[in-house]
Amino acid sequence: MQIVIKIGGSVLEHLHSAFFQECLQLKEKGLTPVIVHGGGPVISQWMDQLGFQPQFVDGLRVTDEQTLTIVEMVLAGSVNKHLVTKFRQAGAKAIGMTGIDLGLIQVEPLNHSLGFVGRVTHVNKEVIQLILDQGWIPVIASLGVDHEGQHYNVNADDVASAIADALKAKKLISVSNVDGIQINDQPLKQATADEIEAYIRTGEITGGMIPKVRSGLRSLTGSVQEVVIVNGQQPGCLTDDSHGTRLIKGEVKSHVFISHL
Ligand SMILES: Nc1ncnc2c1ncn2[C@@H]1O[C@H](COP(=O)(O)OP(=O)(O)O)[C@@H](O)[C@H]1O
Ligand SMILES: CC(=O)N[C@@H](CCC(=O)OP(=O)(O)O)C(=O)O
Repeated sequence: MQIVIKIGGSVLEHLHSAFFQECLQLKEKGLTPVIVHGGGPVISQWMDQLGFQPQFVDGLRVTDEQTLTIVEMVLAGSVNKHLVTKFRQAGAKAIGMTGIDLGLIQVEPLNHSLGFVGRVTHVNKEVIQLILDQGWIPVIASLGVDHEGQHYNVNADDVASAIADALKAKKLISVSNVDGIQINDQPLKQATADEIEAYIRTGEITGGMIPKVRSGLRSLTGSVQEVVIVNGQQPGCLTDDSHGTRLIKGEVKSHVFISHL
């Protein structure tokens, strides 16, 4: 059984010291990790340094040609290789790639007003399967390619959920810098689609949390059984089921906070 672990740019530099070992320990539970990563804050830092102003709509970066070049340099060049090294230092046979390599992530434009931002239309899951068959761990940067060879910037949570869906993964864990969804400064233990849409409407879920929760819910409508948002700064975030916010399909008591359980 596969488990897709998405590592957010928000937490890249702050992952707890045993994080990469914990990823490998999942194999002992019969879960084979597939890693997807973003790097939003690093992209924004480089844009600032190069004199460009990052712009977002509902947590998605408006991506013109120059922005796309920076996104590719940061995700494929810098962040991907940083993570591959971390996994290798933990003893994993990690291989870095992007959604462009071997046409792994096929996309079409999400919305022309966002520029080169892709919506995933197809995942060439055979590519991932070949890597897993070697006993290697794929570390995938969130870029995609269309049928004409044009490259696109894709939100990393969208890539993770599309891969989880294509692989029929058991679980998707989105690793971020917060203890899951916070409402009134309290972490939610679980949240349904209806509750999440209401929190987005009232402005209690904003920014990068919007694509994260929406893509997570989307993969639950497929064959993924479990979607959890956890804080990568906390030891046990991958191995201990009590961490973070679990997204669920069905109805639950609303406003179930961790501290109230
Ligand atoms: N209700 C919420 N609960 C938790 N975080 C939220 C919420 N609304 C917005 N956020 C923001 O979403 C961020 C996580 O999304 P993002 O910055 O894209 O992270 P990542 O790089 O890990 O994908 C949090 O750091 C927080 O600032
Ligand atoms: C279209 C879009 O917004 N793409 C993201 C890709 C990186 C990403 O998703 O990074 P996080 O995981 O850190 O959020 C971006 O440009 O920031």
